[in-house]
Amino acid sequence: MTAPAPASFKLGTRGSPLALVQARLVAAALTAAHGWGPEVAQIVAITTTGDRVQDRPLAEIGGKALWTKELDAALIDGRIDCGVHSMKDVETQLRDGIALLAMLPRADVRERLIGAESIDALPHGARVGTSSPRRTAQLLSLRPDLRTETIRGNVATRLAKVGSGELDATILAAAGLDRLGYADGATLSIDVMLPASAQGAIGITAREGDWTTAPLLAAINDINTFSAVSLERGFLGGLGGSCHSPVAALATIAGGRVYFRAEIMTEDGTEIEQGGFESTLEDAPALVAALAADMLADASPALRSLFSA
Ligand SMILES: NCc1[nH]cc(CCC(=O)O)c1CC(=O)O
Repeated sequence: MTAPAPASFKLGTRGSPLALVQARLVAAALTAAHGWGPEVAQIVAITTTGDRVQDRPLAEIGGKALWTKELDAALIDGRIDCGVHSMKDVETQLRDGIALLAMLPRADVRERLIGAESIDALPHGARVGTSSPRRTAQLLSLRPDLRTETIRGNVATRLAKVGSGELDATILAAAGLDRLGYADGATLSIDVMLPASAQGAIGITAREGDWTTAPLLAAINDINTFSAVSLERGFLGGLGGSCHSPVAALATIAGGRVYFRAEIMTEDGTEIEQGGFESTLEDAPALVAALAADMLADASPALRSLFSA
């Protein structure tokens, strides 16, 4: 509050409806925290590779930083002051020169099923659209009769395919549906479907060493979200897998303790390795690394091979 308000503060984001809503949440948080006028926080929409290439599954496009590369470049060039991201889509290893500085309080971490009241209630052989290897594996482990189909596109496009009957059901993150104002669907307990690491968290990046921006972002950081998501990302890093590998991980922090659960699985759902622990915050990073190593050691060679770079 003591620093004078900048004339403008540019928030870079993808241009999808969900990304824009999330960027507005960050803009509102910054504006409130620093007492800025309504003209200061400005949203700059930037198209990423992941947005441009809609006709192929993500895993096939390959390459790194599908959702972040263009935003990182805009940061480095000084076209934007910070980048707003769904943490779920941010690589474990950030590009040089980019720092992750803050996260908003996490939303609902759970998955939501659209098209049926529960996974058990889906008709035999139902067609379920998802482009996530994790969701595919988890669904098939519960219901091997289901037919999973790859779908791409934004949340509205995916919902429309269920609405039109092209698909019987789909699974999306409750966080995204809630932020976009979609009330339909059955929220799945984390015991039925453990979410992706970092699901429901919005993160904010900036140029490393930008000491003007860092304190502005620190003021809106939710420390428990940052710690939990960092642990989940640490688990991914410990596995050595890409964000396209079938992994679920969730850290919950309550009363100064960490409750951590994770799964790694083959995409056909025939093998799911589960693990977890409860610890102090201080012990958690080392336990996360040990858990990743233990789960890989217990996995079959086929499952383990999904995580060797
Ligand atoms: N992979 C796309 C993506 N990235 C973040 C979200 C939802 C919002 C969130 O998890 O914070 C979604 C859509 C979905 O999985 O339903």
